[in-house]
Amino acid sequence: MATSSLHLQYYGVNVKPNLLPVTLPLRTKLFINNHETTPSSSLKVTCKSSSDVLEKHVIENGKHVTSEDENRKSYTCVMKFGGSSVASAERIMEVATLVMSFPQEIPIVVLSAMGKTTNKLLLAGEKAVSCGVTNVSCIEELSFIKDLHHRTVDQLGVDRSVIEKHLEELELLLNGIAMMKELTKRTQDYLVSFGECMSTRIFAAYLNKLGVKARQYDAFEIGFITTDDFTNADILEATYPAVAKRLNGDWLSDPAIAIVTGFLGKAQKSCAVTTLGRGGSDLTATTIGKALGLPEIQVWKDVDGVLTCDPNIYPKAEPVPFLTFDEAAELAYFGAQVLHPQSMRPAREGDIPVRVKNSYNPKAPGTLITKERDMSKAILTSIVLKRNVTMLDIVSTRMLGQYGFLAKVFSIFEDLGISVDVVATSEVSVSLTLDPSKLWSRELIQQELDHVVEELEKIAVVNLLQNRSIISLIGNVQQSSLILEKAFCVLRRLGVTVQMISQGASKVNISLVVNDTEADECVRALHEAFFETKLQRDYTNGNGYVAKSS
Ligand SMILES: Nc1ncnc2c1ncn2[C@@H]1O[C@H](COP(=O)(O)OP(=O)(O)O)[C@@H](O)[C@H]1O
Ligand SMILES: N[C@@H](CC(=O)OP(=O)(O)O)C(=O)O
Repeated sequence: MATSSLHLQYYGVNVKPNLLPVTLPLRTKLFINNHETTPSSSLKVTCKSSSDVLEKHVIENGKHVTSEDENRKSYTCVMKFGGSSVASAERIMEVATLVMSFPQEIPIVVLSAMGKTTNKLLLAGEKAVSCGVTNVSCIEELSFIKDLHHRTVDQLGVDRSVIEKHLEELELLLNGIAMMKELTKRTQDYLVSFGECMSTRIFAAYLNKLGVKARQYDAFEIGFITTDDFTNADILEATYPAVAKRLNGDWLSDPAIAIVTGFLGKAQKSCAVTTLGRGGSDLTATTIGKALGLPEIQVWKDVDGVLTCDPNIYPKAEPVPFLTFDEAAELAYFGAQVLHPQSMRPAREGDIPVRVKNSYNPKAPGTLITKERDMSKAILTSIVLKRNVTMLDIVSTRMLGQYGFLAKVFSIFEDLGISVDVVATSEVSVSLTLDPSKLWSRELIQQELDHVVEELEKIAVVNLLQNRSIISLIGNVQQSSLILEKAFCVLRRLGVTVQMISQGASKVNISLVVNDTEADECVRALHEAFFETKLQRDYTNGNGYVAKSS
């Protein structure tokens, strides 16, 4: 069959033919065999898409009547954009251009709430509890959210009606909270869901306005089924087939870019809206990737990928080009804000590569996260800091050789529902850290800590140490002697005493516990030593590895 090449340009951006809208908007340029053609003409074109799929397009009187792939396939990737990527009308325009600039991709777009909307919603909820019903409309955060969303739709030229109902309902909800003088976790989840519900509606409306067919979805309506653990719900297995059925089914009957709310789900038992924990849109993206068996998951951030450390602690942090799922999961779990701690699980299970990219700098290669990578030259990948950690030293009061001690200690944590991060043990003693900041809703308050100590004191002498930090060295644990030698050399120079050390079973992480007050300086010095100098073996003086300036 003779094929032609066909592509479109909106505002200079190439657009994939099978996303041709029904009505070709103004300023559209249509190219057939690289010759510009007037969109008003009537024509039939068979062309090959960049993924070699044959497509037929019929255009009559400037209207795109049909577009068919001879072997039409569905979505090709997930593109998740975080709050920083969609913080304003200007950013939304850039993201729309970005989405359209990959002609070979048919994306499912997952969006977070605009900018800091989630934080503002939470604050508004807290204020509503105590401000009284008559003062709800004066809550500063509510006005901020209204202004931001109104300004954004106005600047994008999208009708205000796309968000008006949500803004009205949001105010009603805050009134309800003010009346009840109570903000439960369940209500809190419903409250923050307004952020993602509005950003996705705005984005879909804007793409449609540009002439790129897009359909908005609320995750809680399309099969994201979770536990009833409000504020930190887990995605249940039933989600995968349900989401695949809905998105694939809709695509087949009416192809459109899908715009899905990140972060949200529907509780299995109560059917109420849930959230997946702060930063949960990453998990939404990887869940969709696994559900549809897509070739790639893209997570677009405001940094050039996963970096060698938190750039807020040390601005000289550099992008890490490759990571394994294990490394990324460990990094996220131990506090690197860049990825949601659970987000690697679906990607690993589906063996789907995750690419972390910068929406402010799309040309930067970013970080590619896969099952395996060449570790032969890898030493240290990234340094992660988790602050405000509580450490417990627990020494058995029984004699040496007492069995069941560890089991008893851990059963106490299990009974109290407290998770333990880092552990170092001997036969009669155990040191461990508890994470008060892991769950945004469940702070380990002093009363709860006292209760833990009280229980443990029935079998052990307990020393509670607060204001500690975990520094996690993520890397090639085959090189652990080298990593430790170098790390301790740096820490000794700084005069820092390491209070606990643990090498995780995942074999990609060595964790060191230090005082909070010393932590930032340690990270900076470790970064300098590992990433800004060259490691060289110095056999001559028997010193082992030494750092030499590169
Ligand atoms: N190791 C790290 N690599 C990259 N970014 C990090 C790291 N540690 C902390 N961050 C912070 O994470 C931020 C990106 O995560 P997040 O704010 O959740 O993005 P988004 O809202 O775009 O999803 C960065 O701006 C950076 O400040
Ligand atoms: N908006 C939610 C979910 C999320 O994933 O956001 P971000 O992608 O901006 O981290 C939050 O702030 O937690």
